[in-house]
Amino acid sequence: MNHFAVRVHPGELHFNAAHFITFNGSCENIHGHNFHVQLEARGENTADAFVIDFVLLNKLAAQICSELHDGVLVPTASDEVSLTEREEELLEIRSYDKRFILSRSSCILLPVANTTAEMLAYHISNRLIESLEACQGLGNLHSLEVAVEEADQQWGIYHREISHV
Ligand SMILES: Nc1nc2c(c(=O)[nH]1)N=C([C@H](O)[C@H](O)COP(=O)(O)OP(=O)(O)OP(=O)(O)O)CN2
Repeated sequence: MNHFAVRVHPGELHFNAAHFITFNGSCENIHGHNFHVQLEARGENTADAFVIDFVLLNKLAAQICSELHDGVLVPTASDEVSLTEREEELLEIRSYDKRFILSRSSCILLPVANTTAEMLAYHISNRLIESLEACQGLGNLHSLEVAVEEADQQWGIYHREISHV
């Protein structure tokens, strides 16, 4: 199928956050990254001869990045991570040999199974689809790809086909 695309990767599409991931039957220590985000939207051109307004796409994505900025990214859909609310607004996080007790306000709870770069891309994609739907910006799009760079040139990517039924 022939289609047009836009790709955006401006400086403001980033967030600084801490996380830990589970893999190979263990849990990492909490550590931080400066995450960067790149987006690609494919679809038909609108009457304005663009797939989607760069300015709108950047604005919506920057808002989502701000939701992920300056906190500890905590997965709420993991079988390997248990979360318990404690007194004084504390959250206890247990996974394998690790136990972290953090102030609840420092935690950014995400409905994902692991906070890998891939799953952060998936989460951002879901949030962006919601935002685009809310401003009728989805109608002509065929697909959306979100890429999250965790460390230098290490990207996790989620590609979503958009169905219009
Ligand atoms: N496919 C993926 N692989 C890995 C991911 C991921 O999200 N997707 N994440 C990690 C870890 O979170 C790790 O922290 C990656 O960061 P990096 O700095 O590259 O890790 P290192 O320990 O190698 O580097 P240091 O400089 O020693 O911290 C692993 N894999």
